[in-house]
This record gives sequence, C-alpha cells and structure tokens, in this order.
Amino acid sequence: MSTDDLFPKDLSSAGVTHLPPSPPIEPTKREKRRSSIASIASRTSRASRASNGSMVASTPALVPQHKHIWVITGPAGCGKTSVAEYLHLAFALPYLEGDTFHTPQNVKKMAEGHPLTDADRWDWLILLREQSLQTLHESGTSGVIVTCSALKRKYRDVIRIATYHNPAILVHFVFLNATESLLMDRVRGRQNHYMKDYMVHSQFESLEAPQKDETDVLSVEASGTSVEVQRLALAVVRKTMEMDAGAA
Ligand SMILES: Nc1ncnc2c1ncn2[C@@H]1O[C@H](COP(=O)(O)OP(=O)(O)OP(=O)(O)O)[C@@H](O)[C@H]1O
Ligand SMILES: O=C(O)[C@H](O)[C@@H](O)[C@H](O)[C@H](O)CO
Repeated sequence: MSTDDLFPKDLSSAGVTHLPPSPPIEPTKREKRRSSIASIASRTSRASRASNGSMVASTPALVPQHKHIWVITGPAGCGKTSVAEYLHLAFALPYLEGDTFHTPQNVKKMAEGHPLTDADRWDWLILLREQSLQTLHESGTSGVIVTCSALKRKYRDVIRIATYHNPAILVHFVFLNATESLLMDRVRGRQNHYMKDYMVHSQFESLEAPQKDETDVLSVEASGTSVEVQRLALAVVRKTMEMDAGAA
C-alpha cells in the first residue's frame, strides 16, 4: 500500500454501515467537513513526501501485513464518534457506530438513568465483533473502524477474540483519555441524546483504563479540541498502519 493509498482522494466509496444516532449534519455542512478532512489527509501525505523528495521513488510500496479492526474506545463523551467519523473519511475505511447496535431495551435503560450491567453488554460486544469481521470480509478493505465504549478489560477481551481464528487480523483499541469532569461538561452540552450527563459518573465507575500489558492499546490524550484529538488519533493509527506495512 502506498502513502497515497492511506489517504485516497476518492472518499465516496467508504461505507458507513451504521451512522451515529446523533442529529444528522445538514448535507452542505457534511460536504464541507468531508472536503476539509480530505484536504488535511492529502496535505499530510504531500508533506511527508516533501520532507523527503526521493521517498516515492525509493520506498517500496507499503503492503499491509494484516487487516485491522480499529476500536475507538472510552467513556461517554470522550469523542469516539467524532474521531471515528474523521478516521473513516481520512482513511476511507468502513465505520460501524457501536451505539446503533444496542438493543432498544439497553437504550431505554440508559435513557431512564440506569447504567448497563455486564449481562446487558455481552451480546452487544459479541455483535460488534462479528459485525466488524463481516464488514472486513465483505468490504475487502484493509480495516474497519468501530466505536465501542469497551470500558472493562474483559469487554476488550471479547473483541480480541476476533483474532483467535484469524491470524491475518489485528485488533487495536484507540483509547480516548479524558477526565470525568470534562466528559460531564461535554455530555451536558449535547442535545437530543439518550445518555444524560449524570450517567458519566457510572461510566467512570465501570472504567478499567487499559493497562501497560494491553499492548494493542493506542492511548490518545482526548482533552484538547475536536480537531486536536482527531489529529492525534490519525497520527497513531497511521503510524501503526505504516509499521504493519514495514515502513516505519
Ligand atoms: N475534543 C472535543 N472537545 C469538545 N467537544 C467535543 C470533543 N469531542 C467531542 N465533543 C463533543 O462532545 C459530545 C460527545 O462527543 P462524541 O459523541 O463524539 O463522544 P462519544 O464518545 O461518541 O460519546 P457517546 O459514547 O456518549 O456516544 C458531542 O457533543 C461532541 O460534539
Ligand atoms: O457501554 C455502555 O455503557 C454504553 O455503550 C455507553 O457507553 C453508551 O452507549 C454511550 O455512552 C452513549 O452515550
């Protein structure tokens, strides 16, 4: 895969299987956003070439060794949707919005102010894992992006099972790290969403932040602006892709 393949110019083929449940962005705004993200991606690509004029000629084509499941994780309000949409457009990879796979019962429970239990989450986690594998298989792309709070280690382990019988697949967790008080503020500012700000505390009660031995975790500082967090996430994902292709 060449650097240009990592930042394809035609983003229209990227599939979104499940769009986020948030209010739709009006088309002109979405179009503007797409073109701005595409232009950031292509600028990044040109910049890396400009810093090394002979790179295109002398660097062998980047060939990914694996297919990748990029799980964007963290508690409510950390920016999973914002980051996933950005990566989806920048890398032209299909994107599954995890919240749209919750059962109506789970959504009702959260909307009524009751945190989900382990029992409520198992089938959802398994579904996300299976949908990710299916999407990878059907799309033929080098990766798929999925949002999933994946708050506990054992939840991440459920997703990791995707690799057990598929040695060609790697799972990565992009953990968006921010404080409870910041996320309370963000969720408070969000309109028309079933998850209310007072639920953020329960997310942190459940949270088992990834440990050092979880080597498939890419931790991203998520307290900056949306643009800052999106760019940090893009950088770690791109670096990981390049390492897999033997180019970093
Ligand atoms: N870095 C940021 N700075 C400020 N506001 C942000 C940032 N990232 C996201 N937001 C805003 O915070 C709210 C939550 O963001 P987003 O929906 O992306 O988070 P999420 O992790 O997907 O949340 P949830 O799990 O509750 O769906 C949204 O209103 C979004 O516009
Ligand atoms: O595991 C969970 O508790 C859920 O996935 C939540 O994280 C919500 O769906 C999300 O926060 C929506 O706002």
